[in-house]
Amino acid sequence: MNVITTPLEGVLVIEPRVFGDDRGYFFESYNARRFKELSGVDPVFVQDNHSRSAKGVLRGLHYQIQQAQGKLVRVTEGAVFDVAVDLRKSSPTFGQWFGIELSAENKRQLWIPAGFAHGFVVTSDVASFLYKTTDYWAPEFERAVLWNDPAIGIEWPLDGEPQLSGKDQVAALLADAEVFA
Ligand SMILES: Cc1cn([C@H]2C[C@H](O)[C@@H](COP(=O)(O)OP(=O)(O)O[C@H]3O[C@H](C)C(=O)[C@H](O)[C@H]3O)O2)c(=O)[nH]c1=O
Repeated sequence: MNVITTPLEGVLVIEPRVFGDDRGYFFESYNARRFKELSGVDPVFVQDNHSRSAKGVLRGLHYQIQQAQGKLVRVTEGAVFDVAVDLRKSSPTFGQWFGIELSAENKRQLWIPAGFAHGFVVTSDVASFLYKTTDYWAPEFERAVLWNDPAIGIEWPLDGEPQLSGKDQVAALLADAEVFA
């Protein structure tokens, strides 16, 4: 397992060790001891989520302003472009984004601590997106920042307009969003 830092302090790329043989492959998709050893982070996950979407679906940019969730995300079918945005006002990278392709093929994962907005766009015909969270879903605390806010300037790999949920179509601009200390 490799843990790779990103320009956003705290956001980490995880590359699991994959054991292939003539039957197929095996890899540990999560190991708390190894994760802590290599990342210094010791999250307690309380929820596993799974969403499946077609090409061009964009889910995000979401976060919970209270009961903020750390997320360990991965793709088991297809591919997505996954993005974290720093919403920590005191951070030198406040408002900056980091994006990476996560796919069933590259088996990469992204660790997104509390304090970040998160979203992804599906780049394959279909994608299954699985993730663990460090706090429970709390709809009353859910917030969203607009996927194409020019103040953030995410370079989404899109063929045309994305498919958004109603709430994502009317998400807040960063300048108007509730953010973290
Ligand atoms: C997030 C969540 C949703 N739901 C229910 C609520 C709705 O009836 C349905 C779809 O919810 P939503 O449209 O908010 O799903 P996404 O747009 O995929 O939301 C997620 O998108 C981005 C990528 C994130 O990082 C968050 O985990 C999360 O906000 O599932 C639940 O029952 N539990 C949950 O934890």
